Amino acid sequence: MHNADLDGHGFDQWRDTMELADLTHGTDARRLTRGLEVVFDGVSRRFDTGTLALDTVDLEVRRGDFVAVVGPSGCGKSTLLRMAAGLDRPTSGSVSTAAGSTGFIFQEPTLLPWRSVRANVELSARLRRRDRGDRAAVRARAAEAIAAVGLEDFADQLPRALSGGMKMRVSLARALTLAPDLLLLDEPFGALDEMTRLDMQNELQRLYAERRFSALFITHSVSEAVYLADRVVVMTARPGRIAKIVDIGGGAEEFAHPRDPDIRYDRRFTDHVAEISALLHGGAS
Ligand SMILES: Nc1ncnc2c1ncn2[C@@H]1O[C@H](COP(=O)(O)OP(=O)(O)OP(=O)(O)O)[C@@H](O)[C@H]1O
Repeated sequence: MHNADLDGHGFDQWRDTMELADLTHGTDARRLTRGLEVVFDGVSRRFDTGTLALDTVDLEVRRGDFVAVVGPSGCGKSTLLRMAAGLDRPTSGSVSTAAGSTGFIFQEPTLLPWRSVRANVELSARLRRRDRGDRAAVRARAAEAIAAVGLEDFADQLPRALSGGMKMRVSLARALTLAPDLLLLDEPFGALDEMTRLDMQNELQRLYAERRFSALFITHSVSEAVYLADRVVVMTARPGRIAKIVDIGGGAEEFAHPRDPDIRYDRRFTDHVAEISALLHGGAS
């Protein structure tokens, strides 16, 4: 590992991503009711600086659920996600997860610039405990993940030859090699242009419909949250509390996954967007 070479390439995030492959939450799993993936129970987090980031958050993510979190900047969304990954701990309350494997996707794809797409993805595949030391299994798993995100033709390219959207696809592929029960996404599409962002939403939608991992997805885009999620958690300004959890689609068939991109023009969709925007902005959307 050339750690020094990673300066400026989001080493901390990269390391977190890699360390996650090694997390197991088996002991927590026994404490969870069947069908639950992550439970935040009265979670508060105060940092050493005195900042109270989260205040008494109760949230259940059911297995196979797609939950989006929206809220003002600094309300503790990333802190919540880091706790779900076991990368941070509450000052009071508890976080339990049943997930055997967890993938974490950040806004920055944090690819190793000197490694090809394939080598980046294989690096992650290698960290999967079950396949450790089995080169053929690692190769096959990486190739499958690269194909799943449509990057077969770019497998031998270096990251610098890829567009922003393609780099994000690599990041997704890397997480998929872990066969995650739980996918944690921290504003993954925030840095992409609008067209690419819509593309990536569809890509994620398709992968979710196929693989049915549980997802906890942070975004600043209300329409992105409504398009992707079964439930949208709306948070207050810091200290972050849950203002409301909005059920999307009310069980209507059109809201089953994968959703048609045109669902965005459906009245129920626009009503959800209006309601959530009003909650966030404390008035008209
Ligand atoms: N390690 C830390 N030490 C001290 N304060 C922290 C630390 N991490 C986060 N905070 C503070 O906790 C609060 C919540 O941060 P967090 O990153 O979770 O918010 P966020 O909702 O994800 O923000 P954004 O939407 O801007 O990304 C912020 O005020 C932040 O400054």
